[in-house]
Amino acid sequence: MRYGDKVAVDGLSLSVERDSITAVLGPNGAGKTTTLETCEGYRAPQQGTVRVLGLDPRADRRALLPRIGVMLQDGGAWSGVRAVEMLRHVASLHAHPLDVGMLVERLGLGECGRTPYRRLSGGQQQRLSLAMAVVGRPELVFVDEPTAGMDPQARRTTWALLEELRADGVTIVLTTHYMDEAEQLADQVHVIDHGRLIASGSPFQLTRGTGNSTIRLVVTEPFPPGAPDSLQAALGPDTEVRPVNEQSLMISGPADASTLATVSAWCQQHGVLPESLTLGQRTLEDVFLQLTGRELAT
Ligand SMILES: Nc1ncnc2c1ncn2[C@@H]1O[C@H](COP(=O)(O)OP(=O)(O)OP(=O)(O)O)[C@@H](O)[C@H]1O
Repeated sequence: MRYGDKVAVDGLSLSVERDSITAVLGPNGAGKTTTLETCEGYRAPQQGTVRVLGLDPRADRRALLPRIGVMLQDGGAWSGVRAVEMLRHVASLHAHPLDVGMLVERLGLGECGRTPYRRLSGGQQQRLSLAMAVVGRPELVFVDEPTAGMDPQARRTTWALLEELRADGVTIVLTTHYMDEAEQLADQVHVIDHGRLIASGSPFQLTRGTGNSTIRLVVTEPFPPGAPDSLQAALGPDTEVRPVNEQSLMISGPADASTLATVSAWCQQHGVLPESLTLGQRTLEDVFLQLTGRELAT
């Protein structure tokens, strides 16, 4: 998919299992929204093929629409309509909607039910949009950045609802640039960057499947020139050293006593004072950093 000369989605190939939560994870501008909009039928693919529940999202739109739910990034409700009225209206368009009162309760929208959409906070608008996407009991829901701008409690509420929907047999495809969201929720993660797929797997496969761990070294002053290469040479080929920023490095590989001893000795030899040396399982953030050399910062 291109916008003028800009390639937004570049030969992306991925599939989604039924009854699962799939996260399309990537930084801003990676092509997540374009991918979702193509699956939702809002954009025609300029090349390639999209099938949703076995149907063509554009040619079979009428057949598909009652079976899918879409949560748009910018809401999708009329600005003057009260939150609960909007949800009741959307529910009335479906043959077998979920109970509106239950959804309002589940998503903590009770207190703002009579508030016009435009006066809701960003997080409340997000939760209403999610409710609108799922109230029709879709088989498949596309949710674009479901918890962007939400406070921690609203995020947990939203995650819990998405997990309940999956347990009820709803297939969920979500985009996110929050690693913790993907790790917490997703059965399958597709990591994309610059419109390309750079890794796929369960969070477990992506973070722990290799058996490797991660050591993060943060130092009190910027590293001397050439530090990553020199530490890499000291550690040998079984580990991979990646600069994170001028005072932080990530080391992937066997996190054993010998690696830690080598890192400490290297710090001593180079007059570098560690501020922290943390050992842990790889996170999706580490995976992204390892694959791209960049942090998945938002
Ligand atoms: N309508 C448009 N016209 C021109 N360029 C666009 C348009 N929509 C998206 N782009 C560009 O295409 C690329 C992919 O955008 P897209 O919105 O799909 O990414 P994203 O991963 O969803 O990003 P975000 O997390 O910021 O929503 C970006 O470089 C973006 O600037």
